[in-house]
Amino acid sequence: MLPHQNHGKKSKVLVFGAGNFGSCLADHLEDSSHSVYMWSRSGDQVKYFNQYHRNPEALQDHEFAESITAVGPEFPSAEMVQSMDVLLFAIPTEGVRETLTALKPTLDGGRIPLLIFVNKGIEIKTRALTLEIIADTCGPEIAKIATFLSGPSFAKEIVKRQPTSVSVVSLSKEHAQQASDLFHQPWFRCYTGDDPIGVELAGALKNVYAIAAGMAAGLGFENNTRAMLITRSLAEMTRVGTAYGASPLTFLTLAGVGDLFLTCSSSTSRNYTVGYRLGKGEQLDHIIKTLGSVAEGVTTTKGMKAIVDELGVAAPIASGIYDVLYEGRDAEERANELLSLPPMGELDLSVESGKPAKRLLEKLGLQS
Ligand SMILES: NC(=O)c1ccc[n+]([C@@H]2O[C@H](COP(=O)([O-])OP(=O)(O)OC[C@H]3O[C@@H](n4cnc5c(N)ncnc54)[C@H](O)[C@@H]3O)[C@@H](O)[C@H]2O)c1
Ligand SMILES: O=P(O)(O)OC[C@H](O)CO
Repeated sequence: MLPHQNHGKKSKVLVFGAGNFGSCLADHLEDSSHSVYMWSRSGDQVKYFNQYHRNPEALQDHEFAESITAVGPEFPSAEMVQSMDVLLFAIPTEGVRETLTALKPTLDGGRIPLLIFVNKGIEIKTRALTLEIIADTCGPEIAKIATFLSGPSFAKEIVKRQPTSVSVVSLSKEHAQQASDLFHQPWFRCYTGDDPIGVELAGALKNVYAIAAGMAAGLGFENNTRAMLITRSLAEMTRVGTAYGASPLTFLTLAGVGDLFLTCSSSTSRNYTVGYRLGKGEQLDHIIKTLGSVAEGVTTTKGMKAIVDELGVAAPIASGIYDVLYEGRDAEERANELLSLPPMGELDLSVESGKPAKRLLEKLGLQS
């Protein structure tokens, strides 16, 4: 294990979401001597956490520091929110709009804390990225300074202080740097950047490809096939992202290929596990009910399909996953169809106009 290191200013942090990643990051930040509060919608979970310093719903083997305080189930008050330096959101994408709508009145007229988002998904109903959800609920000025942390980062390994590196991005370089400084530890390194659209798309899309990789393993395909699938998934996510208006280089970062590689090659990934169990013949409803935590790829597949159809981009792997999850197609049959497609040019990148990103940047009042 690497040595503990305190780095920079000590902050007061409120984490929204007390699941695997929220409690993991609460633990990580407490270890850097920040003052950490964690909000949960479950009164029972709050009581249990504060009494036993264990999370009954996630990372059950881990003992948390006594100084982390769980709060809830009531939504944090304006007074509490205003006393924070940092608000960290570790809730599934489908819950972000609701949470930010409740939060907005507590921010009005006050100082805006540093906002950090770690969810990886696309909202089903609107196909929105989180950047757009923030603009819709809190306004473009807040969206422009929001920060996003993404990359190969299993909560289960971070609590064991396994060396981990992630991308931390924002449209505001200064805010990306602040978020990076907050998390910095010798075992946890942050690489900053300014393509939140690309980073968000990469984090969301890799979940769909992790389902594909798990499904391939469940169907009995071995290493050669997985390597092919990861490589073609990288090409596909880059094609979709470029057509959306993101930088193609973002897909070569930790948030892109780094996270894709991680989740497509490990059964620790919930998305991989969903795919594996589908490949073994289990029903999706049953898998979701028994998984115990969120697999964002399941909902993101719907949003991604809509985006891909709108852009007219070739995304055969993601379309195959959509057919199995939502069109009742047999996994093995659909996999064999994919394998019999004629190969396309290996580095075919779309030269589409990047309209969705332009629309979003216009909403934020920025020239694209
Ligand atoms: N677990 C990981 O290793 C990991 C790593 C990186 C990123 N992420 C991302 O972080 C996000 C959260 O993942 P997780 O693993 O913590 O999931 P989880 O299922 O373990 O926990 C989710 C938490 O959010 C809460 N929640 C759900 N809906 C909510 C809503 N509408 N309002 C408020 N709270 C709500 C749940 O009660 C729970 O406390 C996901 O987008 C995931 O992709 C997870
Ligand atoms: O367990 P998964 O599939 O949600 O993956 C968790 C993280 O996104 C890994 O970086």
